[in-house]
Amino acid sequence: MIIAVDGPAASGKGTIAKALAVHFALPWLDTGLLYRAVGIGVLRAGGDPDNPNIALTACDFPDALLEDPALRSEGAGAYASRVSVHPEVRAALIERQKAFAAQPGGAVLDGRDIGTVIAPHADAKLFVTASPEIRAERRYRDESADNQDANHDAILADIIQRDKRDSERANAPLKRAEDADLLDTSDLTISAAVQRAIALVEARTGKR
Ligand SMILES: Nc1ncnc2c1ncn2[C@@H]1O[C@H](COP(=O)(O)OP(=O)(O)O)[C@@H](O)[C@H]1O
Ligand SMILES: Nc1ccn([C@@H]2O[C@H](COP(=O)(O)OP(=O)(O)O)[C@@H](O)[C@H]2O)c(=O)n1
Repeated sequence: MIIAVDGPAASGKGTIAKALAVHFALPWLDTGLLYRAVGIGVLRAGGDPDNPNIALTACDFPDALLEDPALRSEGAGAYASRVSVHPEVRAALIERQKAFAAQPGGAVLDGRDIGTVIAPHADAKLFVTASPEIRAERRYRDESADNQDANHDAILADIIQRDKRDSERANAPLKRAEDADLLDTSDLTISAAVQRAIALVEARTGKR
């Protein structure tokens, strides 16, 4: 069984995807980490993320980079969003994601284009959303835990800009697949959001 979970920044898709993976005993891939690794590579090399050739060079990163806590920052997210616009970068990362989805038994993947490009034939698709203000509040809480300079308004502005860039790009934009179930987590606790996600997947697949 393949489960595709897409949605904008801090909507809760990673939390939900991870919980679905545990519930249905499936492996999980956070595809955003791949784009974040490319973004961090460009950032650390002092390169221009809007230059496709420079971004492409950073696609050949060591797996250990995926464990780097620096990937989690909103700054890395912004760079990821800029490098992910380039078709060259998306092409370099696509096979790894498709192979993960195609493994025997299935998988859970979360990102922006899982239900539309990586696994259009997924058995269940969720499009997870929440209001920009609530998403910024969640990210601010995460960032302020280890960064005293975290700035709520800057994070909100960044999230709005990232939503716009991700939704408007020509290649694999962030959008709800026609057959995806919408899950708005704005007014849901984590536990309620996870329960709702499990119920939606059960309804689509008949699997428990
Ligand atoms: N329904 C929810 N209510 C409150 N906080 C949530 C909810 N879902 C996720 N969070 C928290 O918001 C932050 C971002 O969630 P995450 O799942 O990483 O989002 P995404 O993968 O969409 O960026 C995390 O700190 C997470 O614990
Ligand atoms: N499947 C994916 C996943 C992420 N991305 C890009 O990578 C950035 C970071 O993704 P992420 O999922 O780690 O970000 P958050 O939603 O966790 O903030 C996004 O803003 C997208 O631009 C993408 O283009 N396609």
